Amino acid sequence: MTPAARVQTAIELLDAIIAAARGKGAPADRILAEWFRANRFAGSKDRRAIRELVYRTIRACGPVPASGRGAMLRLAETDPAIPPLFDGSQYGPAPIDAGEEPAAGGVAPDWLVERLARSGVEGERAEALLGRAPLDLRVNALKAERATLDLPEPAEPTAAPHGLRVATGTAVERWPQWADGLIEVQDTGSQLACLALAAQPGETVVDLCAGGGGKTLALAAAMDNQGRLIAADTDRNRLSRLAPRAERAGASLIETRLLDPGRELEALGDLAGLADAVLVDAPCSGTGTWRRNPEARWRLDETELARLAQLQAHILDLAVALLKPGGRLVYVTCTLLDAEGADQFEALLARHPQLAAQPLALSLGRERGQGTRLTPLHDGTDGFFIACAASAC
Ligand SMILES: C[S@@+](CC[C@H](N)C(=O)[O-])C[C@H]1O[C@@H](n2cnc3c(N)ncnc32)[C@H](O)[C@@H]1O
Repeated sequence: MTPAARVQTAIELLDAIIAAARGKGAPADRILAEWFRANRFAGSKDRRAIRELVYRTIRACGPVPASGRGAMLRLAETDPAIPPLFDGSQYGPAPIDAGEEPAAGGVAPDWLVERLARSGVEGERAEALLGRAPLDLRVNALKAERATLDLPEPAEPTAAPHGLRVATGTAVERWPQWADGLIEVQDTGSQLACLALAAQPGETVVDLCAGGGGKTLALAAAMDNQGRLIAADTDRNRLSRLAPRAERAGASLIETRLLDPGRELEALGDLAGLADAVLVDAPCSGTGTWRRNPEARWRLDETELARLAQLQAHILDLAVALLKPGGRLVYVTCTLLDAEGADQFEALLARHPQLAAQPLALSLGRERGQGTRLTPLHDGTDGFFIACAASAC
């Protein structure tokens, strides 16, 4: 493909991504993957260049752009290599009209920029939400040790005790160490969130929003495969990804429970009042993961945010029902909005006077409300709010 044809293709893909964001359709990654599958004439260099163009353009636009072309014109303002490619060639974009307006730049839609600012995230702290994410690994302590693990490419230790950082884009899934379950891909912030639970061998631990089990596997390693570890989620698809991952990791103690939304306790009733520790890695707006999903900024609105906050409170109340006297609960969200973090945790403590906030001794992060916040700018991790509460004995 010519460079101009790549730009035109990126514009068309951006149109599809914008429409999907407005209609809560497929995420950008899936739209790209489907296009690449259906258009085999695009070779690997074309695919890489188109993907890069699409993501750079998404990052360059704050509010949802009106069109892919307007979005690309925004990127063209900062990259002098792009305007000459609007050359009217056979597969390239039409020349730029004198009066054509580029889409607006910025960090996010205005309402969201304002919500972030109210949560203490503005200026370079906000801009860093759109930086490039590093590629972090967790060494699986059930099978290997960070100090002695041999990997095909250089890896630097991170602030998490089992964490390593490798060059972004490294195809670690092709490494034998990945296939053999010696390593997992996991952001350092996620690793620290698991450590906050301080899960011990022999305990009964519930991962209440386990999803595909990223954090469950870290908990299994912390528990050295001893005790009970229950991975629960309402999403059958996500939960079904856990079994093969657990097998690869040698994590043999995990039980899974599929939950019915709104009737979760039906599948968890036998655990009520019995859990030593519950991890609530709640569904959230994901503002802390924009580095990986920058178009998520365009999917969020006030109604969705309010729905998420309500769901988080509901799941936290479920977690409290599972705790035994003296048990502990860790609340994690990968967002920097206080409504889903510090304020949500504050409200939990107010609803349940038997709970008391516990200090966290994490190797990264800064205090936010009664918890800890990790940010891409200060910590080099995804953005997280993490807080721990213990129930009275
Ligand atoms: C942030 S994701 C969890 C990610 C996962 N812990 C990991 O580390 O990969 C939040 C999860 O909460 C789940 N969820 C949504 N509503 C729920 C509910 N009512 N009870 C339990 N889980 C729920 C979603 O299906 C989603 O998998």
